[in-house]
Amino acid sequence: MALNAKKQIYWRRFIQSFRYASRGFICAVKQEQNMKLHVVFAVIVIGMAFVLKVPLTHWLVLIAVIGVVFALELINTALERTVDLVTDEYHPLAEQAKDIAAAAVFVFSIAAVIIGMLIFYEPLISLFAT
Ligand SMILES: Nc1ncnc2c1ncn2[C@@H]1O[C@H](COP(=O)(O)OP(=O)(O)OP(=O)(O)O)[C@@H](O)[C@H]1O
Repeated sequence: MALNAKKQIYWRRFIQSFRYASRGFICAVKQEQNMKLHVVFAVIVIGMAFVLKVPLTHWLVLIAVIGVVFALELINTALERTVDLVTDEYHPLAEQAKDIAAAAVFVFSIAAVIIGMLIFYEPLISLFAT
């Protein structure tokens, strides 16, 4: 196969997987209450970072934290769907699988709140002190 044709197939696959991933993200935001909340919090946090002019290193931490929260919620949602596909009846393992996946989001969300407080504490204090 010609090199150009190979490159075309590679790019088509890349664009296709990007389209599938975007579809998954939009589906999760539309159907999951928690995902909507994460988006709202992310917008608030990004807005605060702009207004309070946090340094670049803090921007990097905030972006990483927002990314991980989104990724964990997406994985949690995918796991919920998979469990529902396997069984719609009560099963202790289904219960544990869903509870543990939800706990992963919860644990990191607590860490995210603490990181947010540590980053915004000083700039907020100086904003209100002026
Ligand atoms: N098949 C099942 N067997 C046993 N327990 C289940 C089962 N499905 C759900 N559960 C229990 O109910 C809880 C809520 O499950 P559900 O699928 O409604 O998720 P959720 O957290 O409400 O997510 P969402 O409403 O965002 O889809 C789970 O964490 C689990 O404890």
